[in-house]
Amino acid sequence: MQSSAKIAPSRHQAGSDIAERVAHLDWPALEADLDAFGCATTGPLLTTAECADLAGQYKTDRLFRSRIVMARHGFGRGEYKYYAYPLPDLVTGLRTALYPRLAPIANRWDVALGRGGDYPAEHRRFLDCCHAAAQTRPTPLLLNYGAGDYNCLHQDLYGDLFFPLQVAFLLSAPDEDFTGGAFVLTEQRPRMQSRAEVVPLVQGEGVIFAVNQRPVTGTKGAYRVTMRHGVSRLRTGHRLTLGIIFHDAA
Ligand SMILES: O=C(O)CCC(=O)C(=O)O
Ligand SMILES: [Fe+2]
Repeated sequence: MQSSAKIAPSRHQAGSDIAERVAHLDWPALEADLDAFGCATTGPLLTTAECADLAGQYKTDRLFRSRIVMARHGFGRGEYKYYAYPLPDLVTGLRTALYPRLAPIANRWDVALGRGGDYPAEHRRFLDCCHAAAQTRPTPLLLNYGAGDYNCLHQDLYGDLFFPLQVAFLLSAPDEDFTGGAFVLTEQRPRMQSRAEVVPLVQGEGVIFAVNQRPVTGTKGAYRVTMRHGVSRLRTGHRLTLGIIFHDAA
């Protein structure tokens, strides 16, 4: 009794406080970067304590629905675990607070790519669409890399229905906890050579990026580029990431 009474208020605060922090981000600047580069960084958004808490969850198997050893699938080297529902409050808080900021950008991109642009304004409604399309399994995940590990370039698509932006938070401290292990994006442009972007992150910082395609305005109108993301080889140490994907999986 006593311990649950103590835990409940702090859990509640975790969710509402993160909403406030997300609201205070410079959204016009983030949107401009997303349009220009297909990615944008939040600056440190999670506290060191929150990063440690999330990273510490990796060993608690009951919080997760599955564990993927990347080398077994040709995905790279290292491992990750998908959270089970109910998600930890901070993970739900991030999904809920980030989604409505990104939905207008997603809709604008969708229209520019010649599609409907009908992502709902609230994450709960979008999840209803996923669940109605038999995509019911949660996709937020923790990724865990040691020295020599890496994550091959990929796209996190888990069914026909997807939200075109996702966010990854670095939970470890670069240079202190690990070296190497850069977050990398590539952009494949029609009839042109691919472009790479390395995104330096500090502990607790998020990178918002395009899941699969984004519109680019060229001299002859908008064209679509295909994006992939991954992580370069860790040279030393240990690196954990929280991945916030907004669509659920089939
Ligand atoms: O570990 C990383 O930075 C990459 C994370 C990732 O692939 C994801 O969040 O989908
Ligand atoms: Fe990913």
